[in-house]
Amino acid sequence: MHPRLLNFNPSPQLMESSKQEAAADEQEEQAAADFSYPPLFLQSNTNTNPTVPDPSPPESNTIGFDGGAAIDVPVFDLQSLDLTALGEACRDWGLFRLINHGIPPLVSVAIQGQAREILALPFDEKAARLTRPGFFYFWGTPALTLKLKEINWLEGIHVPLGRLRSVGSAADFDGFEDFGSLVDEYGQHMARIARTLFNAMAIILKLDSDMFSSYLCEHDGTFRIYRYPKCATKSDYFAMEPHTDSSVLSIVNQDDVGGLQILQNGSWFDVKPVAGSLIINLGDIMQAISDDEYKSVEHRVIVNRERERLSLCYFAFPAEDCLISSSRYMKFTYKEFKNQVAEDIKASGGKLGLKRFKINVQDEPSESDN
Ligand SMILES: O=C(O)CCC(=O)C(=O)O
Ligand SMILES: [Fe+2]
Repeated sequence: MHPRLLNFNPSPQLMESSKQEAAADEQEEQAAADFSYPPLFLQSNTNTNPTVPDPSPPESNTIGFDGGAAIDVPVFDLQSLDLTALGEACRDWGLFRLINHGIPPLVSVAIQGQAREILALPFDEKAARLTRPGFFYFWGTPALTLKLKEINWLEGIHVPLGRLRSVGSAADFDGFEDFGSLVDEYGQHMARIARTLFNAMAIILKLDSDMFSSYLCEHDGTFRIYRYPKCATKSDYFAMEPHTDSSVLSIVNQDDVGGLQILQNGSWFDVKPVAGSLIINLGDIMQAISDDEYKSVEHRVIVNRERERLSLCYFAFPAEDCLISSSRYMKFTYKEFKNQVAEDIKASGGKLGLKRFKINVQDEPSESDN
């Protein structure tokens, strides 16, 4: 140590002023702290509360904050779908960008604005208020009531759209009276887009006409608003861990922050936000319906140190009792699939998905085995 420091004897005034500085620092930190965050996330961003234990980080993942290389995904215009190119994108990517989708920009902006306000309410308040018949609050896991093995750095509002419609104004809550009708309006656009895209895919796949309706219940889809909090001190968490969706198809409307990645040929790539466009990804049910011709793409969301991210996501499913029948999978109803996914998450903290139903599963390497 430097000899001057060895002899250093701070004066009482100096000690007092450094105490004041420390108190000011703490105040600043508290002010920067966002008390709308679930306490665990708040701690990561401020480190002021040592009594809250660190969540255990994912076992073998040091994923870092940095994005991967960006990838240009295929782009489709909903007003003039090119069926040949669409079939190729579903087969080679399982994901594409959609433009000219007809959602009035003001509807998206209004939902995003209100969602930000709702999610910015103090944690306890929003958790207590978002238990209306139509809206449910969740954090730490996108599987709603099921605990994943690892914490996912997210929170959000879960809306079963069919239920929202049936409860009507009972879903309204103070200060956000038109939120329910906005979500309903957005949901109608989602249903229209999902139906248009699914019909196009069904034509390409030459599905029987009765499958057009039973394989997609677009008005009973699920809508989720995700807020991905900043994650200042931890780089070893996923905002949402790698997964495939259980849907027929999913529609993601992301803000300008970025963080969504897809697995393509064994590497992870950023799917950059492009204002006004939507990301469509195919889910497990579409892969089964297409007999593995189309792919349920593996994707994830990485955390961001400086900026929160907001995304509006819609998931379309078949009717619960709809029998999915194909040559590569055992016959299963959508309800059986859903229950099996829930059972697997309960037992192991993770989803096994389609593998559970595959005939001769050992012959087929999955993309994540690469
Ligand atoms: O927020 C996103 O961009 C993706 C969300 C997602 O993958 C999901 O909810 O399954
Ligand atoms: Fe997903």
